[in-house]
Amino acid sequence: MATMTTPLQTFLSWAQENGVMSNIKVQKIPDKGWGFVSKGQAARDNSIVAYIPFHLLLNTTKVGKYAKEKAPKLEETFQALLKNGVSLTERIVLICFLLYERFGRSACGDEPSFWKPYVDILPHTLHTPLFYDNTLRACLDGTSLKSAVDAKSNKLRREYNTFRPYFNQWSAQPSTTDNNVNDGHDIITFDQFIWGDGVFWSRVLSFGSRIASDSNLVGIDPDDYHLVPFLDFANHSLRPYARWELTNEGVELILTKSDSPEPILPDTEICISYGDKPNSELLFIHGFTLNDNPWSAISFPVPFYENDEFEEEKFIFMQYHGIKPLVSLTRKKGGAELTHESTRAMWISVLKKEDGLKFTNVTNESNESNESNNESQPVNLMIGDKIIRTLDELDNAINEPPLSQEIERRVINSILENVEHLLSHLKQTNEQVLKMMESGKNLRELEYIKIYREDEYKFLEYAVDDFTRKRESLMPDEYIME
Ligand SMILES: C[S@@+](CC[C@H](N)C(=O)[O-])C[C@H]1O[C@@H](n2cnc3c(N)ncnc32)[C@H](O)[C@@H]1O
Repeated sequence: MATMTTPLQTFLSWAQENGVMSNIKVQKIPDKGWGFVSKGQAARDNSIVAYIPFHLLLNTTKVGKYAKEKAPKLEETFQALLKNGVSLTERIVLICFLLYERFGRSACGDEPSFWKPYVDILPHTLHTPLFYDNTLRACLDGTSLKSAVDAKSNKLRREYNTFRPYFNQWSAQPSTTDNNVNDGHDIITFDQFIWGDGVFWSRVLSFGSRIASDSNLVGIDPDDYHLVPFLDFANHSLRPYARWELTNEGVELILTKSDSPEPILPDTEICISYGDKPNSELLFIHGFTLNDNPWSAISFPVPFYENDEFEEEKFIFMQYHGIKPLVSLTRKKGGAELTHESTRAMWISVLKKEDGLKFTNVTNESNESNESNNESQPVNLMIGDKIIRTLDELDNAINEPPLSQEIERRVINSILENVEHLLSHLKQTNEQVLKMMESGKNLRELEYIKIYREDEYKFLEYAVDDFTRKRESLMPDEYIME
């Protein structure tokens, strides 16, 4: 009797024929999709359990070359986008590749490509909040993810509308400038577009910092983002047995050396760490959360004062210096702490006219010593008669007493006000959401959301306590006694 080959078997044969070596199994892991599992007993001794050669990795340079040589329709798309001034970022190139290979190729009537076994093994459905129905989305009410998901959804919708006419050229019908080709059907739907974005973010590896920090790595494409077939079966764990490493030949999966003499038993799942990611980020990008996740964080838009006359200039200044208009608090041993970038964002947000704050148009004279020598800096920030041209100058100016104490006081008050507000908003929605959750089906997504909500609640309580303490420590003693 003829046996059917599964997509996994086809993929594994393809990987092996193309130089992937491994001493590890790939199998379904409950609630995680595919994952790695140890074959036999294994020592935790820095041994290599899988190797993926460079020629199997996907990055912008590789996709660009592939499109030119083997995928004329994809190349046409890239050229048309460039001609019309649409920026081809690494992310967009890889998303276009995934969409073309999974959906566009057959719509064009083209033969399957070399990459088919890889694209076929990618998950067909994703479970991130972008794919939630209205009920599940409502379960995010009151959380900081709610606005992030709405904003991302709107951004993807705008992007999709830009790319849609180009995708609609992926057709066996002759090219036309009319958008209403293919009998009014889109070749790539919005859901498929967000699938491409979701697959990209949940599987991509960033090589940038590794290439920069390892002078032994030579002759590697300069691209940051890479899709690494086979290695991207690795799931995330807080206690990973393995890590990945770059070499001049490819990528290795290594069983991390441990002081523990205990070997890894057969059939143990071998995970890597995706980094110190809080549940909010795991849910946003990957659609899951972890019960015992020690990493907590919360982000909210920079809170400018109501009727701040300088709001626009502050925003422009921050943008110019690459400061995101977002405040991120993370859990650190001593309390809830602002990231360095967020501290600067907060300083700018609480600076007032009475501190000597002014914004001036950039003159030629001030441009000469601008840190990035970029003549387009639209505004200079001034404190008193000091022009702040660099972020180091900003640090120095703010850290000078007496301004430093006053700014610290305002930052603490503003953060406290915001975390209190976020906590009370989360409290208000909790009851209603919990009711909704009880009446909902026993979905895995609901379990993940519940874990995230509880996590965010605890972290906000912790941040409120911590910033209340910080505020009290800045108050004169008699005031606290009252
Ligand atoms: C790089 S892929 C790993 C391979 C993936 N499981 C698959 O089926 O192809 C990352 C995705 O795996 C899933 N995943 C990874 N770690 C997980 C975990 N600890 N719990 C649940 N799902 C996980 C998530 O869907 C995530 O977006």
